[in-house]
Amino acid sequence: MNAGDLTDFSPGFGNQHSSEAVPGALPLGRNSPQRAPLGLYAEQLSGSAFTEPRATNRRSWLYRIRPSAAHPPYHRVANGALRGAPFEETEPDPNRMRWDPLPEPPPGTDFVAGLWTLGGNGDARRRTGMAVHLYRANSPMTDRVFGDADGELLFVPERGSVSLCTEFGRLVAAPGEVALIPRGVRFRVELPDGSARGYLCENYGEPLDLPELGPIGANGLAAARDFLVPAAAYEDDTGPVEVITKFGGNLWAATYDHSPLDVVAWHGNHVPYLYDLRRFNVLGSISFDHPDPSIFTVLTAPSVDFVVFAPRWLVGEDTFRPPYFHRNVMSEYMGLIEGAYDAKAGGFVPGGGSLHNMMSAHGPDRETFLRASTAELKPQKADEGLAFMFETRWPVTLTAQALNSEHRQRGYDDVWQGLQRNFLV
Ligand SMILES: O=C(O)Cc1cc(O)ccc1O
Ligand SMILES: [Fe+2]
Repeated sequence: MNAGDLTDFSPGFGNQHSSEAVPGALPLGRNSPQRAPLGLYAEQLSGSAFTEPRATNRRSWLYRIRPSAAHPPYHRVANGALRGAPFEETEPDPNRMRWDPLPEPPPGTDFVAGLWTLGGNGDARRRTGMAVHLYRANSPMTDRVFGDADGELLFVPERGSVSLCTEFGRLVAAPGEVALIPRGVRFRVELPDGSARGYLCENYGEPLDLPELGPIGANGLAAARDFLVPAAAYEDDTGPVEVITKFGGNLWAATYDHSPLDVVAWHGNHVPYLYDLRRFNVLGSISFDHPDPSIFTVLTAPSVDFVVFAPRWLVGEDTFRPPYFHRNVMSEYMGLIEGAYDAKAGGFVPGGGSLHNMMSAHGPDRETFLRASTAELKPQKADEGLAFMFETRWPVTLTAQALNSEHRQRGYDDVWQGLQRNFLV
């Protein structure tokens, strides 16, 4: 999406935004007039408790052609390869894991049909924890719309753009950009490139926010003004639409006699947004040592952080420049959007992923260790790829399909074999 053209967007993270697709559709000075303008129905969508402190209070007001309440009962539909928290299909596993990309889906797979869950933690019913999903689709969603009551969804496209037609308007996210759909917001995924593939972080807990900057100062990392919120756009007279909702980990569907993407105007701060990772202002060491990757945090929440490894200069003196060996209390799922990652010489490929659970020992593979321990330390541009991490405070328990899948690399441990005893004593 051309993020340079702001006319179709309202910029700013956490702002109170407003938009109307038809002039006069947004009531002025009140949210719920006796009769909303243009014969629309007023509806509030809350993303936090009513009494939440102002700084974290989230809600939007939607002015729609028909109220969301006008629908028949939901009934359970098949979950396919989608799973929800609590994750109890396998035992929490201390082993380091890595996967190749998912196999191509059969023709006619839309976004919902192609969802595949790797694992997660917490409990959707208690609004805590997160899940790692992968999506792959080769068919647009037609006559159906999706919404997730369990949490917000962070899209990390890896191949092909996704056009997210939401209740708030349309966002197109290409590889290198990320898009967020808040809890409960309905959307349809269309595929401008014919097919798409990527990663999806589902956050059951409090919503993702910008990190504090502390001594960094007023600027740096992701800038609030680079987050783009769509302009209102609505559809009318569509005929029946199947609305699929993810609730308590399962999929439910109801056939509405109209599209729920019929919002003509809205205002509020519980809104979808788009962010171009190339806008991330990467900070790092200009003296020595490899900084902890928290310096690359784009968005943070109690259940999960989203971290990007974007192109940057490495200038550390007397420093082992790639990620160091480590064992963390946090658990790390990593994916690759393009190119290569500086801690891994091979095996970690775009569309694939790795999981280093709580306290699992990992870091540079053998080849990377040997190369970086002897490299000449001149200023070096690390621009061979774009990687990211979903970092969570609880271990990630795998789904059975992720543990048993053909595309899980059974020999991953070998990348740390052959690290010699170099002890000089
Ligand atoms: O590659 C990883 O494992 C992620 C990571 C990166 C880094 O720069 C420092 C620590 C860390 O966990
Ligand atoms: Fe790590």
